[in-house]
Amino acid sequence: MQPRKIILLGSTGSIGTQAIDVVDAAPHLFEVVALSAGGGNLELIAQQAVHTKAQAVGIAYGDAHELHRLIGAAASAAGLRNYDPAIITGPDASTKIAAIEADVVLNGITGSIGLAPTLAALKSGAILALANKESLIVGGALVKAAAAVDQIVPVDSEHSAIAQCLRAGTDKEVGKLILTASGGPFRGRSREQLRNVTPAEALAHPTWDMGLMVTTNSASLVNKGLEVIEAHLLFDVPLDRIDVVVHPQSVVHSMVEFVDGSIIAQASPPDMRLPIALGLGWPDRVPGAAKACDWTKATRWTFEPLDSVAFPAVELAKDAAKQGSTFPAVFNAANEEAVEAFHAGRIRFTDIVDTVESVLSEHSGSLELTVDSVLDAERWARTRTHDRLANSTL
Ligand SMILES: NC(=O)C1=CN([C@@H]2O[C@H](COP(=O)(O)OP(=O)(O)OC[C@H]3O[C@@H](n4cnc5c(N)ncnc54)[C@H](OP(=O)(O)O)[C@@H]3O)[C@@H](O)[C@H]2O)C=CC1
Ligand SMILES: CC(=O)[C@@H](O)[C@H](O)COP(=O)(O)O
Ligand SMILES: [Mn+2]
Repeated sequence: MQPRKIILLGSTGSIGTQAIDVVDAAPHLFEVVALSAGGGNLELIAQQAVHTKAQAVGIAYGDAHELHRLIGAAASAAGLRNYDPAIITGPDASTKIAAIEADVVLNGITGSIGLAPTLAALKSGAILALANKESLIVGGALVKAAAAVDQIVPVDSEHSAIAQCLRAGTDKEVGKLILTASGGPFRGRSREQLRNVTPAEALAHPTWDMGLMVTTNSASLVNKGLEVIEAHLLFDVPLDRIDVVVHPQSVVHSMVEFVDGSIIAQASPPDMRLPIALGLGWPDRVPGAAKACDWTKATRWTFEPLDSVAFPAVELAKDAAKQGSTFPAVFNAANEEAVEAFHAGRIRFTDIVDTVESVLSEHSGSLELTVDSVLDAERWARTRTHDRLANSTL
């Protein structure tokens, strides 16, 4: 069998670099045909291009001549002659790369900027291995309408877990989805104790090594709010049948409760290479993708309810999803802006979710959900968030 042709969007990030590890470990299964990234690390994308021998490389910003030079230098250092991939630059580089013929497009871009590449990948007919949850959340029904049955395979660990659990039952048997949350670095703290936490503390995730945005969102529990909406859209389960439970060890990645009270959980040590490999190989598992639990050592898995007073983000996300339309896009865009302001030292940690709540309360939604109405709502939410935060003092 020929290896599957893979496109990696966001190749230089946490998901992207781990995807290259997965491909390296199974070259008989996967072959990278194209890569893209923002352009913040040209050296790395040049090395990745040479390493994978990708035929096309895209960057959203940054100097194409410099990338060309770096690829040439890396190719000669590797003794690779005549390697000259197509270089695509500009804000829509990832969208163009996503449209190249391939079997699987892994979207590992961070943020709702991943929406156009997600839609382009779906249009191309390739399987979309989706780590970029924001594109599904902001695009909602638009993304679902663009996808054929089973065309989207979740890579987010919780949703990969649920997809695996659902293999064991039919839709009618499903009672609830139960998403696990690590609780982040501030688990157990009161709202008052969260006021003065620092960006460095917010980035100290207890179990996962991820990019800045998703790590900060884990600390505020915004990530879990986004994941509830993501699960609702992926699995067509109503929001009131999606629960969150805090599980600090991040070994049980999520669960499905069936109508007879039976629960099926997916468990493995925290390692994204497992859901990435399953996303690239779906429906087949990739042998040796990650290490299994070690039962020779005593282990404790604990579960506790979410403190939704200290961490209101999950309820806020559910409310935004219930309002539908462009509310989830506003939730996400306001959060992206507030997270940036927090890391720039302009606002407190608790201001992130407070700001999202207040921007949402001013939003009136759009009558029709189209790509343009989503982009308009995002622009409005980003401007509104900036305006609010411009006057804030620490
Ligand atoms: N990391 C993880 O373990 C998990 C991540 N996810 C989700 O996966 C996605 C990626 O997360 P993560 O890998 O942690 O993020 P990172 O911040 O580590 O990486 C983000 C990637 O996106 C690229 N990028 C940024 N802007 C653009 C743009 N305009 N066009 C094209 N590429 C761009 C970056 O390129 P550059 O380096 O050039 O800026 C980088 O390659 C997020 O949606 C996250 O929520 C979900 C579950 C787990
Ligand atoms: C690995 C992964 O899927 C992340 O999205 C993870 O869920 C973050 O951990 P939290 O449970 O702390 O949000
Ligand atoms: Mn997740």
